[in-house]
Amino acid sequence: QTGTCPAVFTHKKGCYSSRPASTMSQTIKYLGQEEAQHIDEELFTEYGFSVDQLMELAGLSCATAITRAYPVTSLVKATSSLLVICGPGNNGGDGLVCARHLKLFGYEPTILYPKRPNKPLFQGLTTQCQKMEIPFLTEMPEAQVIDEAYNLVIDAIFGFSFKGAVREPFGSILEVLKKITVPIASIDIPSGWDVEQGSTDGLQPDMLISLTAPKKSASLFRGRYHYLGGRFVPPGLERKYQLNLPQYPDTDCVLKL
Ligand SMILES: NC(=O)C1=CN([C@@H]2O[C@H](COP(=O)(O)OP(=O)(O)OC[C@H]3O[C@@H](n4cnc5c(N)ncnc54)[C@H](OP(=O)(O)O)[C@@H]3O)[C@@H](O)[C@H]2O)[C@@H](O)CC1
Ligand SMILES: [K+]
Repeated sequence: QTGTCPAVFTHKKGCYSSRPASTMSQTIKYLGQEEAQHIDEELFTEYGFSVDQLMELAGLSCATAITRAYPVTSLVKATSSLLVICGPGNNGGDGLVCARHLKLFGYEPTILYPKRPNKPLFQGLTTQCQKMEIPFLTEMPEAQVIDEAYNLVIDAIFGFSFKGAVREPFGSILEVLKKITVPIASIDIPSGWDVEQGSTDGLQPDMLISLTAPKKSASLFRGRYHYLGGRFVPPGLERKYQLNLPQYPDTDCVLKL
């Protein structure tokens, strides 16, 4: 079962309806956890994509959206420092890609990657970040240190496959993140939130970048910036799941919701 959200968009150009564009609107679908996983699986099995391809586009979308919301010139600290925290799955992979692009966009990211999967994809992404001269931390700093050292924290810990009670070391990391005052930008889901139900005492990120389509918990997001990224959905998949995606402007890979 899936839901819809209050966000309303003008229908895409070239629509079959004869109604004027101003009266044509539809709501973007907010996905349940299983539906998000099915879409992900179909992109690889039916539509011929590879994980690293979509991860590159997802991570690039995140870096682009972050650059829109927090331009280098708007940062308050002396350096354009960012802390990117990566989890053990593909959400963490998006974080590594995002960090690499942010470095190319003029930021100074630092990565915390405490649980690294033993797979060539993640090893390659880690090497790429190291070769981009992005430092890796060996442990999670205290909240006060983060507030002093970084302009923004990028949360790439858990995405749509998160389930159950948070296991270590991520429980302690999330506890620190709840105490910081610098803004948090969450990739796909605020980490620790139930994918559908959200969380009453969890992270309250300032930014959320929903990939492919927002997940149900995104309707509870109260931060300033909600972006959609991951402009790679083939029309057949969009139709099958009735995603009702808004039209991305021009060649942009992100859209502010
Ligand atoms: N199609 C798309 O839209 C695309 C999606 N993409 C991205 O992929 C993301 C989904 O990635 P995903 O499926 O790898 O899972 P993800 O959410 O990163 O986490 C799984 C890891 O977390 C762990 N874990 C779980 N629960 C836990 C707990 N309670 N406490 C502690 N650990 C827990 C779990 O560990 P395990 O169960 O193996 O011990 C596993 O290692 C998606 O959100 C988006 O960002 C793009 O890259 C490409 C296109
Ligand atoms: K996340």
